[in-house]
Amino acid sequence: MVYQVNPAKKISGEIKVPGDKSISHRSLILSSIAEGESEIEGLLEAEDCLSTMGIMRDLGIEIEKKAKERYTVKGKGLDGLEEADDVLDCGNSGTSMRLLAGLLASQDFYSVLTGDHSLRKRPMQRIIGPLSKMGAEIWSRRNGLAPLSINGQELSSMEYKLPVASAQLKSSILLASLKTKSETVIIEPAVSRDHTERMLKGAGIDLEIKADRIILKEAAKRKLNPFKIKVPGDISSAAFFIAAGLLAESGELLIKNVGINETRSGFLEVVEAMNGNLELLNRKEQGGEPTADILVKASKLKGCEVSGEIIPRLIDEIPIISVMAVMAEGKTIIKDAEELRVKETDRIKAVVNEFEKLGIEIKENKDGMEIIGIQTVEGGIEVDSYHDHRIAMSLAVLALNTEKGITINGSEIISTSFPNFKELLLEVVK
Ligand SMILES: O=C(O)C1=C[C@@H](OP(=O)(O)O)[C@@H](O)[C@H](O)C1
Ligand SMILES: C=C(OP(=O)(O)O)C(=O)O
Repeated sequence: MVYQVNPAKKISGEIKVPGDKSISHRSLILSSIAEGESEIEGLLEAEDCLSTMGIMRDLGIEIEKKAKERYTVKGKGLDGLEEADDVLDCGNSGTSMRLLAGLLASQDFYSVLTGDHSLRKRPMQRIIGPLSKMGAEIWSRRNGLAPLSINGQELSSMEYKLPVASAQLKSSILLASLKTKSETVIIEPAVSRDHTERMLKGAGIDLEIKADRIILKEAAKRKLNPFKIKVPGDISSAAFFIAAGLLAESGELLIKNVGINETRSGFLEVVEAMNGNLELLNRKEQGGEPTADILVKASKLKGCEVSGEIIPRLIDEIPIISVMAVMAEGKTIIKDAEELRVKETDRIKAVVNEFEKLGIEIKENKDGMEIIGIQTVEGGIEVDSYHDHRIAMSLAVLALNTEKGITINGSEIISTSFPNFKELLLEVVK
């Protein structure tokens, strides 16, 4: 689908972004294995989470839609899932595949997980390795790529040091460990989003966090209590609007009720380092997560370095940070971000290629990129989404700051995480 985005000088208004994608996936999975009925409000109704929902239904869980973004899930406990009679399709969603592989590895039945063309190219050896160490029978006949065949069975606990700071990997191991009896210890090389830990604790699981260690305590039998959750707005989706508001020549934009969990909100620290004018108002706690309304004002940004421990806390926001860098004064250096190469597409390559098409000066490095602002971008050409929602939305925000606008091909992929992105963008462009 072709998407034409025209330049805009003023961004203003008040908006609400859809529910957090990571928390929505986890709400569906954990409520399915809780003992009794859970209620989810504000669930992200985007392709990725609908894939997880479809799979939980295929596994015998009753999930009922009560109203827009409101669902009840009749959890059947840790032993209540049933073998599906077909392969389980994760679509474009890495989170679905990695978390569910962990869950299914300990279920007493056979499952096959597959996904779309992009997901079937993403590395799954990172979960196959540790899950196999726990005794899982999980195979890929395609060199660590999906489809994955899982012959579920009893697993044993372990102590495991993650080779990459990945929340999907740690969550996969945590889910696989729920039915083991002894202690599981996961050691993180750097902090990554902790939604799984928060939600497991909230559902009554005995989990201890000690410095870089996550300890699932020894238990005769573990069980999850059903829960009610209001999913906060997704900071990764809000980031596109924060960038649009900061880069505009004028205007004030209020984004209501966004999750600001600090294991996830490194983007806000980068905005501060770039001199962005942003205020966090009305701070609260919702669904076990800190939230705030974010007030964004047009700003004069300056370049900065983004590297080290902050990377896992803003990994999905790097494409939009690169857009901000084009319009910021001075150089922006992004380092230690090789993980970007194994997302929905190689996000370093995609940003570099499409920026170069637009005449933007950018240097590609193995683990990131370097961008010198302030660049005038003429636009008036067609660019590609690379079948990656975050690339498509980043290019849309860049288009607002060009002279002639940009045409983005393959924009239908935006519905992976943010189905009403285009409507919201039209609403704030003045
Ligand atoms: O756990 C999650 O919900 C996610 C973790 C991150 O992936 P990694 O765990 O591969 O870093 C992130 O990129 C993805 O969008 C969502
Ligand atoms: C990488 C992403 O998601 P996933 O890994 O779930 O496909 C993303 O949403 O940017």
